[in-house]
Amino acid sequence: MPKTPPVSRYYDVLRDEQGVRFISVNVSGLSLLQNPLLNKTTAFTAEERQELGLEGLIPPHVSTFEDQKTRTYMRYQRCGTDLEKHEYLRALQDRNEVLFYAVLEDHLEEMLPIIYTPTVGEAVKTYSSNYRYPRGFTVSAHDIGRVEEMLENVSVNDVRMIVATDSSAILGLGDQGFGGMAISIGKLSLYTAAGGVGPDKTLPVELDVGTNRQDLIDDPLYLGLHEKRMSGPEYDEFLDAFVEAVAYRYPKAIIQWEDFSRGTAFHVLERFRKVIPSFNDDIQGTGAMALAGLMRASRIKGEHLADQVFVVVGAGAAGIGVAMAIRQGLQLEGLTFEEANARVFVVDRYGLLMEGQPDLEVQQLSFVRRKSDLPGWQYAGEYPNLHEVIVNARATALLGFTGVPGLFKRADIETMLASTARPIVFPLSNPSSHVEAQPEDLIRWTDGGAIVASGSPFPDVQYGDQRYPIGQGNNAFIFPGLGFGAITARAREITDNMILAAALSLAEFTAQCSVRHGQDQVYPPISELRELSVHIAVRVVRQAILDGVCAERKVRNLTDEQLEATIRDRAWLPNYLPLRQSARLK
Ligand SMILES: NC(=O)c1ccc[n+]([C@@H]2O[C@H](COP(=O)([O-])OP(=O)(O)OC[C@H]3O[C@@H](n4cnc5c(N)ncnc54)[C@H](O)[C@@H]3O)[C@@H](O)[C@H]2O)c1
Ligand SMILES: O=C(O)C[C@H](O)C(=O)O
Ligand SMILES: [Mn+2]
Repeated sequence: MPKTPPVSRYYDVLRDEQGVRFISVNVSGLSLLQNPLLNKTTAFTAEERQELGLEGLIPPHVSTFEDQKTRTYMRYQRCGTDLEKHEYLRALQDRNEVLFYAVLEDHLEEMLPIIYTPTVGEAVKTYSSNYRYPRGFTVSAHDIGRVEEMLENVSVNDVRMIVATDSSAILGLGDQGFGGMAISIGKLSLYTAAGGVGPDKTLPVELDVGTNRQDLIDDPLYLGLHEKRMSGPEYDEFLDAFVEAVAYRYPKAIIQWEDFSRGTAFHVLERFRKVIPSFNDDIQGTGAMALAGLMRASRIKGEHLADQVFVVVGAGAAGIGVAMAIRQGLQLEGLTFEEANARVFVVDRYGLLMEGQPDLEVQQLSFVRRKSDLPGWQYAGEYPNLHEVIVNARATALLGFTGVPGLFKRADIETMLASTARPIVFPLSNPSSHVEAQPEDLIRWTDGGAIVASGSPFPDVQYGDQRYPIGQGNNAFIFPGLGFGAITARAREITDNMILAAALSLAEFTAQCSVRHGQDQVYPPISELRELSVHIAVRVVRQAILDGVCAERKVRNLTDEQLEATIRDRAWLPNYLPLRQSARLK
């Protein structure tokens, strides 16, 4: 009897007497072909076909893996639109995960915008109308007493990484109801493709607490609960039940909270971060990503972080997370908390966050200014608006997390040129249609001076006789490595230091990348995502050990080199393993 339960209800991964890994399956025929974690479609060998009851169910020619990849990619290229490409890849993922990841890894740069931002935004919006095949776990407000029982229906037994959303603020698209499931799926695809987490160790989750979108509630084809969102103590109770059930069924799992609106994001993070290893991607992942990019941008200017004056626009989950990370980065350079705070200005829909403003939330309070904090400031209304903040603060770095397209105006950017020849401008809202400024405009308005990064991918900008690469400032540079590191350490908690270690690691990796490519970079190219994640994972494990939260004894005494080798060794790669009938089926 094996000590640990099988990886899945339908199969287990074992080693034979020669030490060769194989998958022992207890399903056959069509049931096997319909399991995307087992299916090899046309690549099943003659022996497998015979042993597993597949003869007659698939075409007679046995394809090589290479031929399968070629066929798949050719078919992909025939899709007319990006959403069709997304749907094609998602269907492939639901049919044959190994092939999906193999093709994705071969074409990561081309396909990332298809499975992730911006196209995933379209997939979210059309989730109900395009629904085809089940994936992940969904639990609704009506199931509160039954989460544990329902989780038993999930066939895999050793989930390590969960991405869960309540869909209240999906990208910059707002409340998307049940469609948010597409984001959980997309993020986890990156955990596998860029982080090396096995697909059978991941679980996308939609926490369906209802929607406040009347158009969805009125749409008979909408697949989520046709009810207003639950809130208050009821909402907490629902999440408590979810977390408790996860901890019971998957004691080694880490939860990434994704796209919770500002009203719940901080509350949920704090409520659970010591209960179950968990982090909020929009607050912490984005904070780490932005800090790394700002460190790099300052360095490119030949300056320090502490030489900049920061304006963060959008005081939601991402904006406040980033403002906090910047403050932390400034403190690392030796500034006191007060000095650091004085260099960060946070603007929301009413203007600069100021005392007496309506709807201020707890996490915003440390950024709130009093009139007396702003001596000599000139502004027309009750609170300084974005432009007035840029002028009065003499901003040198401007970051957008509002989801409001075109919010940064030419006059804002030109004003920054009075304080610096090289303004740092990061319009980081997703998807592309919600970006605060077009990178091309930013380059033009500053005559090539601006250092620009955007949240979704944008092409290089050609201006004059120069090409300006636009870095993609996306938390995808953080979460796969952070998650894999935390899994490897079996971290009991995701500490702030671990997040900071990920940020510093990203900045360091990008600096090395710039040297290798002979060009200043704010973020690495997507093609280096996998390598970056290894780099981050090593630092995260090291920090988990230092912070006393590393439960995995095997990694505690390793050198950095050994740790790196362990991480590389444990990373899942998209290769077929031989399938054999389990003794149970025989
Ligand atoms: N690049 C990345 O990696 C990354 C990561 C996380 C979030 N984001 C993007 O950031 C945006 C916000 O996400 P979030 O999760 O923080 O959402 P959120 O709903 O928590 O916050 C959005 C904030 O923007 C404010 N806002 C709206 N209109 C504004 C305006 N005209 N001026 C100033 N403030 C305004 C809102 O009041 C709110 O506080 C989204 O577009 C999201 O895609 C990007
Ligand atoms: O999903 C992304 O592309 C990044 C981020 O988490 C967001 O909400 O925009
Ligand atoms: Mn997000």
